[in-house]
Amino acid sequence: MKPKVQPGKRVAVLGAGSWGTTFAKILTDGGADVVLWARRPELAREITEARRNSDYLPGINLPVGLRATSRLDLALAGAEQVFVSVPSQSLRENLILAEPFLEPGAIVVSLMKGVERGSGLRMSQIIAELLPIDPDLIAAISGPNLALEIAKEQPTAAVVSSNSLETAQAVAMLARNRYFRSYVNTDVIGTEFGGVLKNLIAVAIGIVDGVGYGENTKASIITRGLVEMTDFAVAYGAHPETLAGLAGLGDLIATCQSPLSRNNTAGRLLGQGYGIADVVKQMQQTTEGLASVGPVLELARAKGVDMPIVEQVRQVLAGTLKPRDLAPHLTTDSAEPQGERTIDDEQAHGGAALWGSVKRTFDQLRHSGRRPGGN
Ligand SMILES: NC(=O)c1ccc[n+]([C@@H]2O[C@H](COP(=O)([O-])OP(=O)(O)OC[C@H]3O[C@@H](n4cnc5c(N)ncnc54)[C@H](O)[C@@H]3O)[C@@H](O)[C@H]2O)c1
Ligand SMILES: O=P(O)(O)OC[C@H](O)CO
Repeated sequence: MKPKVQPGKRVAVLGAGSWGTTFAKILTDGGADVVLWARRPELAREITEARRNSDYLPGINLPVGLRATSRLDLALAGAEQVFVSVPSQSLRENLILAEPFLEPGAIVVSLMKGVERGSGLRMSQIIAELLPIDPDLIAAISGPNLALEIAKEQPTAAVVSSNSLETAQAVAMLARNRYFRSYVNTDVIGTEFGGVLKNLIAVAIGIVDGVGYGENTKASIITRGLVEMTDFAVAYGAHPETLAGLAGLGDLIATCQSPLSRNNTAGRLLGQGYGIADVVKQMQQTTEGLASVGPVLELARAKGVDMPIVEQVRQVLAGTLKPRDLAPHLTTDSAEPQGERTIDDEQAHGGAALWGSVKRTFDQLRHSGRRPGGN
């Protein structure tokens, strides 16, 4: 007699682009019973019948057992966990459509790496605002996760974050298989901002790469970019260690190094002299960094955080800074020598956020009217 196969936990993935489809594969390969929601019925058919998503994951065979539908009610019926992977700027409208079909007690997980224009909200904040669910049932996943590499089953790690460790663990138990491992943390702010901010630094790296600058310039931007990311996230309550982890440094390395990254690619086109309108036209897929620059700089200003690299990305996008002038601020800013770190080891272990804000206030007073390190 054949052993009885236990049916996996029923989960839904909303959004059948490159990351939603890849994540549906991760979960299916981990044993879950997955239904993937695609907006277009023809894409849902291709995924279910041909086991392909040829537009987003060319050459990838999707696992047997993964089903797709263009009906949200069918995707969400019975789903204990719901993973959302639509472009950040469309999350609000999609949650409004999904809300009537959500199972009571379902965990909702953001796979996205953006902030909403206008509100500046992180994705988990929009989920909390729109859905009538216990905030402890909300999670976010981030890390060095270039979809196509994972779809090819190359070993990769990510971090699942939730205010509730129990929720993070429940999600991590499903989001794991022979090629994918999920760690957990409870620093949702740091985990989500890590994913948002590394996109902006990856655009900067793309720009200097397109200009033709070499490894020193890129390493300098990556390292100073990580300082900007950490200062920003800590000012909003993140733990600095999160930014040194998979969702910060890990993702920064992957995104800044890889030609698969859309943010990096968009930057490279800008660096090669294309205008923003042409770049947007050429990018077939979601490029979150281009939409996040404005809201991130507004959030930075609100906390008095200085982000010279992100500010220069904004200027290149606006056409007010030549791409080749992006990096020289590293050599020309501020006559006085600046400390390399904004938080030292002692401060990082206790009171880091407080120290960060004291230091920023002090810097603002010291430079009274002139933004420290600004142009
Ligand atoms: N691709 C990756 O490697 C990767 C990895 C980690 C995280 N992410 C994040 O995942 C999110 C989704 O990115 P992606 O790479 O899957 O993008 P994508 O461009 O590959 O796919 C986006 C999907 O959303 C659909 N879509 C577009 N507008 C929509 C709308 N208004 N409503 C519903 N669906 C809409 C598209 O048809 C497509 O199926 C982004 O926040 C991205 O930063 C991507
Ligand atoms: O292609 P990108 O630039 O959106 O990056 C994809 C993932 O976020 C990498 O972790």
